[in-house]
Amino acid sequence: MTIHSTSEASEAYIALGANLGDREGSLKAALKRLNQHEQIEVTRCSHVYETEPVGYLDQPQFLNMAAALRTTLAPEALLQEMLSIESQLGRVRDVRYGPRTVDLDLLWMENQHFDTPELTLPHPRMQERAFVLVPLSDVVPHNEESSGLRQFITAALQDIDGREGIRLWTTNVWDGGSELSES
Ligand SMILES: Nc1ncnc2c1ncn2[C@@H]1O[C@H](COP(=O)(O)OP(=O)(O)OP(=O)(O)O)[C@@H](O)[C@H]1O
Ligand SMILES: Nc1nc2c(c(=O)[nH]1)N=C(CO)CN2
Repeated sequence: MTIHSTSEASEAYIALGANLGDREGSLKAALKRLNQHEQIEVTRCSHVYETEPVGYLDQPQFLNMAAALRTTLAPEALLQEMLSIESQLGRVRDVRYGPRTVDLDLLWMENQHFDTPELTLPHPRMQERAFVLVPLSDVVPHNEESSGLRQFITAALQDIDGREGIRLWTTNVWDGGSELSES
């Protein structure tokens, strides 16, 4: 039996990326839809960065960002909601690592470890991706509860040696959900 909800809210971190169409509009729309779910609250957002494509190089530059959520959804149910929002916003899956209107990855969730094809947690490729680590570093606090994740990010950023191919695009894409348009 799959558990869809928990009585206590957990912290989760997600990565967002877009490199087709109105990239900033797609990121905003995804955040707005997540926040509209009654069991999800978007609590903090990173800056938005423009990044060189990694993996599959012959594609447009991405906008990437990260967000912190509080949710009473179980991890599988949160991922299902994220995949559903990707489809609603026009994501088509064809080329692996290829272009997409919006990509939502579940990076880390409080006290949760999974290792199935449908869900691996923490995300198995996050430590090798500056386009994930740099924005994630904006939203993970420097307090004791998050210290494991903070140390993980610091060590991973040292290993991959930096921020090459990553430029600040904008600092305020999210205003808490009140006035966001999906233009
Ligand atoms: N932590 C996770 N976050 C998002 N998807 C995951 C995760 N773990 C496993 N998956 C599975 O990965 C599948 C493919 O995801 P997706 O198409 O976004 O991959 P990708 O963005 O091309 O590559 P990558 O997974 O390296 O970012 C999803 O259908 C999902 O079930
Ligand atoms: N810069 C950048 N490159 C990528 C990205 C992404 O979000 N940003 N996503 C990919 C598939 O997960 C593959 N390559």
